[in-house]
Amino acid sequence: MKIDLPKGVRTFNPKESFILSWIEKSIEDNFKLWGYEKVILPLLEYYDAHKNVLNEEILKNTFRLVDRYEGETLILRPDFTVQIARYIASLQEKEFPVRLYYTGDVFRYVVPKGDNLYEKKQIGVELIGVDKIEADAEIIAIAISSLKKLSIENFQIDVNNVKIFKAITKILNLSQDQTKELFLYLKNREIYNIQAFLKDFDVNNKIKDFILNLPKLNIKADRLKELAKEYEDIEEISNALKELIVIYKILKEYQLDEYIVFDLCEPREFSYYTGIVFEIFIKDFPKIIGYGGRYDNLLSNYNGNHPATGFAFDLLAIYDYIIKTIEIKNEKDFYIIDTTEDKKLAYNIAKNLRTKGYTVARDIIKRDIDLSIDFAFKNGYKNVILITVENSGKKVYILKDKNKKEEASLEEILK
Ligand SMILES: N[C@@H](Cc1c[nH]c[nH+]1)C(=O)O
Repeated sequence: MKIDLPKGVRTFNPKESFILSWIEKSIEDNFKLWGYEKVILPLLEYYDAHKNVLNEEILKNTFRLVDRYEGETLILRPDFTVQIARYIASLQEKEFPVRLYYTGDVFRYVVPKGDNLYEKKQIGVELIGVDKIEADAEIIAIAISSLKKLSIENFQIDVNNVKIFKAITKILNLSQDQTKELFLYLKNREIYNIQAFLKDFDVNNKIKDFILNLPKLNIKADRLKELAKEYEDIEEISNALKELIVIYKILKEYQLDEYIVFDLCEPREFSYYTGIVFEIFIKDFPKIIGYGGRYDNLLSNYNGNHPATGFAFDLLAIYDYIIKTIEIKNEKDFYIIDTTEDKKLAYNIAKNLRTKGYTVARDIIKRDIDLSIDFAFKNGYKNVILITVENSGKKVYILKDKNKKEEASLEEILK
């Protein structure tokens, strides 16, 4: 019998789960502070509902199964954003703006190697019904404040606008295949390939220069302003740059501008994005910890036409960073070892302490007292309450470490 797990999934032991839940809860609490409400969405959806919306690559890698009763193909949720879009579109009554958050797993086939898992844990927000850039800024501000709540400070948000790439495909009049090709060159910053690609296009050098320079454009706001001026005559590009300037101004009002860098070459994986997009990095940490952006046309695929923006954190990426940098202790309060016949006193003390909000567990196992005491401290209990019989009466001791046993009265303990 196999008792191991398939590749691509992972168990978190109690200590790991404690840390993961702690991260999740801190972020969740912050989302609530911004007025976002939780939605719990199902893991299964119809394949048909999403097949025209998801990119080919993502669709190809969805986990599929056949519903025994309806015969329909179902998918394990590959993305929260499309699910939220379907959900909002399906509502009879809606009042905007809608502010929602979610936390859970998304499933996609990947090559299951190392920490590349089939099951990705995400926690994110979506703001539906507002097309203003202020909404995009709010999303970024929520991401930043969430990281600060986790005491993570050394992060950077790379902001881009997909309208820039869209403008380029339009100006160069690219076919679908050519669009994909250029997208990959830009994503991988392959300057020589971009150069070779552009050679045969009959467009002016100014445009070619702009495209060729994209991989190098990891810039602050001042340079962005210069660029918008330089490219004023190419309306679509300069408008896209101006949107970035607006979001920067708003984030400056939030006093969060120090975290913002513009990377005009950073495309996002999903094709539903229509405007400002971003990715979140921690300095000297190899994983992207969050991503998001505006997707104004996504809801129209599900019969609702509403602008929207949002983002999600990759919880496991944050987890990996936190376990390397911050010590989080899973401490518990009391461990009761009762060697007497009836356990009435132990139950009573435990009940009392629990009403006061303390964690209390009882030893239950029959073993040497010293072994029980060792077990308690090794497992994160801060106090041991030991109940014994002496001279045919019960005696209560409290231990704050394994060599310091002090007699205690009930009143003292319950205080
Ligand atoms: N669903 C996107 C992130 C996102 C949320 N909202 C907008 N974008 C992803 O997984 O990459």
